[in-house]
Amino acid sequence: MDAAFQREQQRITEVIQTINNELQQLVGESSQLKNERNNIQKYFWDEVKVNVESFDDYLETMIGLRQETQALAVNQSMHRHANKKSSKLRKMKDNPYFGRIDFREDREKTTDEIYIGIATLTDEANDEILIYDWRAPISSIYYESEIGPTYYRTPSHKKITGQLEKKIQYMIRDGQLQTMFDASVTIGDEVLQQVLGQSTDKKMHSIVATIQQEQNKIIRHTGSRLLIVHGSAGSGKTSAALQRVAYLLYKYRESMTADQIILFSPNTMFNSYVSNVLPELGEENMQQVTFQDYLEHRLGDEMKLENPYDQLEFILTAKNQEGYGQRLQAIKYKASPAYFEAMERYFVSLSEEGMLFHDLNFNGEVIMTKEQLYNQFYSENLGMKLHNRLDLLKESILKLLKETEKKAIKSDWILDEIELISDDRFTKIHKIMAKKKGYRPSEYDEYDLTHRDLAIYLVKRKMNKLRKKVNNVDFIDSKTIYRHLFDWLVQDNLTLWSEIRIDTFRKMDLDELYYEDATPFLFMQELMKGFQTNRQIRHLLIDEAQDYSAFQFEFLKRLFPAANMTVLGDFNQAIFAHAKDTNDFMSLTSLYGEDETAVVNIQRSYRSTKEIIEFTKSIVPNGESIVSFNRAGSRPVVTTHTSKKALHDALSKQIHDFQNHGYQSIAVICLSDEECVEAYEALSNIPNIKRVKQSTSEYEVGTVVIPSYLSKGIEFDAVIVYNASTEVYADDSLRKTFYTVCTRAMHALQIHSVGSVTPLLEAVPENRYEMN
Ligand SMILES: Nc1ncnc2c1ncn2[C@@H]1O[C@H](COP(=O)(O)OP(=O)(O)OP(=O)(O)O)[C@@H](O)[C@H]1O
Repeated sequence: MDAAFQREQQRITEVIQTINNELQQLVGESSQLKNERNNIQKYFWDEVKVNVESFDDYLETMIGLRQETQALAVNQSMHRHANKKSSKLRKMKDNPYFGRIDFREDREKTTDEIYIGIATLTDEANDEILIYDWRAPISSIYYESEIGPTYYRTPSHKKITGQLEKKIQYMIRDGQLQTMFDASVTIGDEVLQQVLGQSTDKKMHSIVATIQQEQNKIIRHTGSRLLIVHGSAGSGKTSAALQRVAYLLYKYRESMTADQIILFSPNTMFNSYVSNVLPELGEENMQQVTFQDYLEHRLGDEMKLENPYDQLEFILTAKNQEGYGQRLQAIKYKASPAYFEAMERYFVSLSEEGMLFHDLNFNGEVIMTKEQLYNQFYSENLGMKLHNRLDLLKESILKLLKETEKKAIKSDWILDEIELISDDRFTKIHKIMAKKKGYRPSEYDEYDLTHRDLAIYLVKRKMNKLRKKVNNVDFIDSKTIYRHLFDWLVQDNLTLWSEIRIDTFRKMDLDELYYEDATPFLFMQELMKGFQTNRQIRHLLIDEAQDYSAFQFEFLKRLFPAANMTVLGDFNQAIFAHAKDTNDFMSLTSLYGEDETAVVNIQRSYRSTKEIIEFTKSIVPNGESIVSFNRAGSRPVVTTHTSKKALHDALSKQIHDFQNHGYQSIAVICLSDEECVEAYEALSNIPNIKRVKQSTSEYEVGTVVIPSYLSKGIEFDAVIVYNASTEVYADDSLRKTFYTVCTRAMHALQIHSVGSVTPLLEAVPENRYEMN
């Protein structure tokens, strides 16, 4: 062991000692805070004398109350802070840091040794920073700079220049230094080799120790409202997005919390797959949702919404069904900017005519007909914006409801209802009304429920539903207005328009909506009523963004007007029918304008071995620009079989071999769920094999059978493509799907086919795979 190594080990031991001391101190502080809290709670009512006889007494009571609740809030906040700190320290105890830079500031004589870990650690006694947080401004040098002159910027943007003299990377396990490398040029090729070469355990991990320069740009970007990241499969887009969340939480720690950040992810299983990364860094997870969750939340009560994966399953399996071509056209058109613009024009036309309403019914009688609503809407306030006009109409309806209520209170039918009221109900109403009038429970008996009170109560209750409907502007007939859009839109260039129209109506007749209609429908509703907004959210991250339509982006922008957006995607993995023909995010620039948009392209791919990347990159037309990380493995193997039986026998053996090899996550990837059913049944003899379905919410390590579209975003030690035959992967429409499934493999890729292999392989040079 050389002297430098020994010196480093000595330092690690000392740092761990400091961490242990701090942890001990925090345990003490925590228990003191707990005692304090218990005391506050115990003596709360002793400290606060409730007396409201005079105004002064009332004021004193309120002040006392406020002081005690404030003391409780301060205590809780200190407790939370102490807990967060000890959780970080516990994470650092065995592996306190991973890197060091030796930086000499210009005009300084001494060089500072800056050690970098997941959080800052200070030696209070000597006023020395023992570890810098990886997100601290000076730590950017570790990720960005090569040996020589360099700089970093302070939070106030001051440029600090100096010399980077050394960059070192450490691997520490259980407090013992395993190895240290000179990382002068790139961070840890050796460490990366080790990390990437490992068999995957359950979930995705943080990559802070080995963030690459181009990824660092994404993580620390703050210059524009919209950041677009286009990167090849396995280039670390999701990883960078999650470290970016951690970075934002650090940089804006005074003003931003994890619940002000939302990650839009492709499915619920993906949420579980990435859920460990932020906690590993000692941060709370951001909110995670799917776009479908949001649509369900907004429209689920009104209609049954098709799931995006059901749409995909149809596209993948129903090629021979009648109406297939027309559905495909509809999906593409309904997600296009052309449809978006058409809808905006249609919306403008509604100012003149075309708004439709529901009759307003109360107690079985129409109190205002749809025609009356129409006439009123198109005769008043014509110069105003449509949703302001709707607001005014709403106000006038609410007035009408009040008058209707007044009349109803005196009507004969309410007298009849009062006559029929049961004793139980009467008692209940008596209590409610007494409470409303300010009586205490002990005084309920004193309250005399009059006939009039009863009538008011019953009428108001009856009116509630209608009032709610009016307040939500649900008196407009959105469904018919959406249908009329199809009549209004005479599509010259869509050959199957009339069939598309009929099919959409047929679905809507069942109170259902195709996935491709859900966002446009909601968008139109929002245009009319005014957009619901959420100003709490400060940052939005959209992963697998190639699958989002122009509508969805526009929608998210309007829904979260105070948020910045990070959009990450790869058009080579655009597997949804509407997104297949698009190759870039250019149309997104118009969202916030060019000045507010930054674009980063990343081409280096880390997930797979060099051999797998060389193979997969030739599947897609522009793939040659993808750069593989230099990690060696075996070439992918393509095997053809003469029958399904032979395929299944071979797969059983293959899975067995992979398991013996020590691979922990093995995926048999089928094109569709329909194919999964077949594969799962045939492979059911394999112990613990699982079928991943749309409803699967937990990512579990092991051997799985999974449809292509659910494998997106995740990775496996070994991938077996179930049946890449000419029949299944028949043509170019599945090129991106084929690329996506093959790029899920980290260490081994086996492609099988029954009969001749897919023509998509013709693009791959023969020396990039083995053929059996
Ligand atoms: N700098 C890095 N250090 C260590 N591992 C990395 C690094 N960058 C990426 N990886 C690893 O590479 C794999 C792929 O990363 P990730 O899933 O983030 O890529 P992606 O671009 O989102 O992929 P895809 O588009 O195919 O879903 C992960 O296992 C991740 O941990």
